[in-house]
Amino acid sequence: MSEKKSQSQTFRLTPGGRLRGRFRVPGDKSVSHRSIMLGSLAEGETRISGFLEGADALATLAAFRAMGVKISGPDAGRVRIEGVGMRGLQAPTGALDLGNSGTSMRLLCGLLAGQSFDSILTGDTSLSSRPMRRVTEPLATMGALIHATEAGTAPLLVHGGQSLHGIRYDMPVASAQVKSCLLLAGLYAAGETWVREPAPTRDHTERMLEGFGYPVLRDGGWVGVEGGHGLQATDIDVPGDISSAAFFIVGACIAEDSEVILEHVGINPTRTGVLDILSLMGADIEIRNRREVGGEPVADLRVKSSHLRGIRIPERLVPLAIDEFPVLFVAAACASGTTILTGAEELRVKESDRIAVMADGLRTLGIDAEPTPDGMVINGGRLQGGAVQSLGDHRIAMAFSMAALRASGDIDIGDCNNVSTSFPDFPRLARESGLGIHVEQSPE
Ligand SMILES: O=C(O)C1=C[C@@H](OP(=O)(O)O)[C@@H](O)[C@H](O)C1
Ligand SMILES: C=C(OP(=O)(O)O)C(=O)O
Repeated sequence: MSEKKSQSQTFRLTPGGRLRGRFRVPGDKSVSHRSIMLGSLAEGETRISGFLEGADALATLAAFRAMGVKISGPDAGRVRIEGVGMRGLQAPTGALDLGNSGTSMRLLCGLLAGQSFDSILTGDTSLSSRPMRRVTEPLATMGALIHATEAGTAPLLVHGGQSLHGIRYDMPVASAQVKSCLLLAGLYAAGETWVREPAPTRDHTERMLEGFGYPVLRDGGWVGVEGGHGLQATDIDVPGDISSAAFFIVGACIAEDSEVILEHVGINPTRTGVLDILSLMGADIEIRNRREVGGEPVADLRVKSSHLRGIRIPERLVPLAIDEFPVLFVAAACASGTTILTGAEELRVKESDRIAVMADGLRTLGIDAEPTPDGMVINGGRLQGGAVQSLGDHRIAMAFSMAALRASGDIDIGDCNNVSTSFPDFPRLARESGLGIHVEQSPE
């Protein structure tokens, strides 16, 4: 998707500043994807508010439109879906282009394995290099027929018309995408499909299935579904994305004289590792006005400047903060002492190799950052200016933007177009809250 754009964006940041303000970050990306998927398969009309109008969630929305689902919006975060029922999707006329979005591809792969028609899933260069065997292999044991490249990557050809049967699968990787993929395939499988994760991961699929009236089975560490039940349309209020809030949370921690209040942020306990890690580092974060909205816990977060200390990050928190490590590395660079991350090899197979790309950029900015196979060792220090690359990875672009708050010189960040996948409004919100950020367009 980003590759079709003829302009390449560079973020140019002036150093220093403080963060101030009270605002709401855009809707949760994981919840937005799932609201389109389950709303499309439900009986009746689903109304969504707070939907993330970012390219990733829009790719999921476009895929369901291409399969015959009538979806209106998004209009200021409002989407209406006329659900077609579990068997109502139609064969798309072309390939489903999922752009930069791993969540779309892995979840759809499971859902489409149970359909009566064939489909082809494609993506951009980054998505086409991400590992898909983690979903195609367990799906094959359920009876699915899926062709990938020899390297186990997209494009994926999903052959419909197979009869799926339930499995019990002990997942080798802690991945909500794998878990969700198998549960979605399980909706179409004979019998029960059970999965067990090596460590808890985000549980939005399970919560939302229950919100749509689909029974979810639990037994110790196992979670499962029985095929053949139906989904009833419901209204969904998507909370603010804690993964987007994380940039402002870290920004307010590291910048002097800062205070932000982030309203209506999703604080599902399977997503709040970033708050736990920052609190261990000494951050001043107050969780206010806790409430529950449509099956997901939500709160307002007040964050003030603080003196962060380096820590050894507990491995159990890694899956609960998996998308927040780029900005947590920036927090570690600004902390006193050493921060050690282990058990996070998954960071190497995200939109970029987030260990390598962040270590390179932090070193350019004068920080002693040592990448390891499954993490990083960062000695806090003084950030200087410099030109860093995001390699088309949205979270890296936004993480280095926040580093400018503590840098001694300008920071230029290349290849920032994909910030629009998860947080299209980031430059404006960042500028309004105090960051010296300018977006420069140049021909690719
Ligand atoms: O299920 C989801 O919505 C997601 C799961 C995570 O991926 P993995 O399951 O690959 O860890 C996360 O990194 C991604 O941004 C969204
Ligand atoms: C890893 C991410 O997303 P996805 O896997 O959906 O591309 C992310 O948003 O950080």
